[in-house]
Amino acid sequence: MLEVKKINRSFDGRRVLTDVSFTVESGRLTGFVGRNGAGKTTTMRIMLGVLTADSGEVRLNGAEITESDRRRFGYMPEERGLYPKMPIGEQLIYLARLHGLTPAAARSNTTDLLDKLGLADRIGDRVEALSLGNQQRAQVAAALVHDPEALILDEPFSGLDPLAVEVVLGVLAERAAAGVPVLFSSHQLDIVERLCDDLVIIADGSIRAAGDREELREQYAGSSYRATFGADAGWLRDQPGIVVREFDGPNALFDAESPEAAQAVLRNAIERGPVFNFTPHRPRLAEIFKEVIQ
Ligand SMILES: Nc1ncnc2c1ncn2[C@@H]1O[C@H](COP(=O)(O)OP(=O)(O)OP(=O)(O)O)[C@@H](O)[C@H]1O
Repeated sequence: MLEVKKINRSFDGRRVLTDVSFTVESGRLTGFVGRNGAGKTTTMRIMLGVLTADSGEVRLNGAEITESDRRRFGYMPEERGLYPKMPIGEQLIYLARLHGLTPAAARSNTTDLLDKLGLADRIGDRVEALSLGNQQRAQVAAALVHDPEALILDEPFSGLDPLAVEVVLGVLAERAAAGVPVLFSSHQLDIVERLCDDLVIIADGSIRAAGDREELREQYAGSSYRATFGADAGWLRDQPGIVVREFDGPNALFDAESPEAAQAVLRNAIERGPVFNFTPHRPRLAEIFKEVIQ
């Protein structure tokens, strides 16, 4: 488990991280989301030791993290770092050897990963000869080739087509299932929502929400309901204690000022005809995101 505890960081007197704290659990995929400039990359760099914090600490499995711990991390930096002119296979083997793997292990990890990432037949190609999406897959391979004990990936899904997203996700999920803590940043909220076990939302350098995805959805559920009736639900607009948020014939999404007001809607609806659906609405990540970053 990786813990970020009360990290503060300023650049030239301007505070960009304020008391940033969150946890990346072992064996779970944690998505890190926030608008441009919110502080994701700075936080990740501090976790990696590429940048120092002004105060606060990063802990691994309960102890303050050391340089040798960090050498066993896998990192995919924002500024991608492969050598354009070097063949991809050679480069991955080199990186694995730098991390202390034997030549045989370095070779077998390389071929295994390129195979899983759909790049097996490109092993001898130079990085610059790959399409951008394939370069991105190669970057993911570079972060994983030395069997890291923790993974920190800055935007690993940017620029990938939907099939490539699935391929990369499969590889990351496999590492998480093997017990590795995996943190990745992304602007693609739909992907994060689908893939992640846990979420961390940052805005203006402070954490606005963090934790289990479903628990967060529960927590931000508020008092909204989704309903599908047998006929047009226009009458809802005149129902006391209700604010209609979305309306489409028999379908409605509404906020109720109290549980009683919601139950009154249900009673009224049943008197009017069939009710096909009446459930508390759990917000999507995009809705939670909008709410917490304001
Ligand atoms: N080396 C630096 N010197 C000065 N300011 C910096 C430096 N690195 C980052 N910042 C500032 O810190 C803030 C946070 O930047 P950061 O790159 O961490 O955001 P981010 O959430 O990763 O954004 P994006 O989604 O655009 O990558 C920004 O205002 C940025 O301009």
